[in-house]
Amino acid sequence: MYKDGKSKPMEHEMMSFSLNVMTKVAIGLRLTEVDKIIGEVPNTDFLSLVNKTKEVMCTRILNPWLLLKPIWRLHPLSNLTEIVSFVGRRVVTESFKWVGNHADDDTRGLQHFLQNSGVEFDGVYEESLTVISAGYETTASSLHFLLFFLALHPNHQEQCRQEIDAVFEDVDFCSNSQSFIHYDALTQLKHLEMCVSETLRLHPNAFLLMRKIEAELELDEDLILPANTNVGIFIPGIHKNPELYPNPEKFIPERFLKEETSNRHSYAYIPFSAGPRKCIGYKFAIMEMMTATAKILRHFHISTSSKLEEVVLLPHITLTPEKPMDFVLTKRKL
Ligand code: HEM
Repeated sequence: MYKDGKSKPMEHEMMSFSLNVMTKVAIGLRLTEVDKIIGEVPNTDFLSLVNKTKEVMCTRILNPWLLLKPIWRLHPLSNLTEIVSFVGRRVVTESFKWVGNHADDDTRGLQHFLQNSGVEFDGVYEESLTVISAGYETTASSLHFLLFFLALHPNHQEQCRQEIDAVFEDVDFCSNSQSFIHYDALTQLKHLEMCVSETLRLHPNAFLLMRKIEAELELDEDLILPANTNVGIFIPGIHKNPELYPNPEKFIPERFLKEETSNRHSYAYIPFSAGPRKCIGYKFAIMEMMTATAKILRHFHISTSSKLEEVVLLPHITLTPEKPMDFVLTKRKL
């Protein structure tokens, strides 16, 4: 994966790590097992297929005439929709059998619970793909940026590392000092959790929430939105409001100390949305990011030659860097 002290992008590793977590959670299978199932489809692996699906969605959103089926059929990417549906159905069908043959707690995904609750195949298929698509790239991109901010701010990286070392060296938290990390241990990583929050403030990758308002909404004396208006809520506009966050472009994790958050409106921070449609996976995503970062910082120092001001973000459904950032990982002596 890496050469000690050599500069390297880590986007691919973050993507495959996060997709592996999501396939395991949703259908009980690791990415390598999913790839084995779809092995018969030429030149296809699940990660590329999922990424291609995003390309299809972006192409159609940015060129709305492609939403018309007769025109879309002429587009070179159009056959991908059928491939995705074929592969997705095949993977879920096979995972039913696979999990049936390996039915211990460790191999159970969401699909297993839906199946046992009597949900039909189509329902299981849809829910599994929803969870994979909602949870995979959002978390991968957030983790990518968390590592980037920690690489840009060695002081915060070191503060996180001190907490992480304390946890890894405590037998109550880690059964084996190098790898397994207990759930309770994550609650000790206070600075790391604040770094996660600050990353999601600066880089809320699911950046636009769409709603249709049911009733008239008065924003100002002369600004009234009629009922049924479609509204886009641009999250960076809130997260970078200097009245809420002084020096909004600066990475300051201490903004998330309890005494600071209790003075802010609860909707001043909404990387996972809010209300009844708030992300169902938000706690899971935070735990996943903290676990991965704890393991990386335990074994490596990370730095970067990329500059924040040079990172160009494209609004490709989620905020996506035009080019991945470079990282240098240097092995620690433990
Ligand atoms: C850092 C990572 C994540 C971010 C930033 C994020 C963000 C969001 C946001 C903003 C929404 C609300 C969309 C809206 O209100 O219109 C949402 C919904 C959702 N998220 Fe997440 N999410 C993340 C990770 C996850 C994970 C790990 C899972 C699954 C375990 C997940 C599953 C979902 C689902 C199922 C929905 C609901 C979709 C729907 O209502 O149709 N998310 N997420």
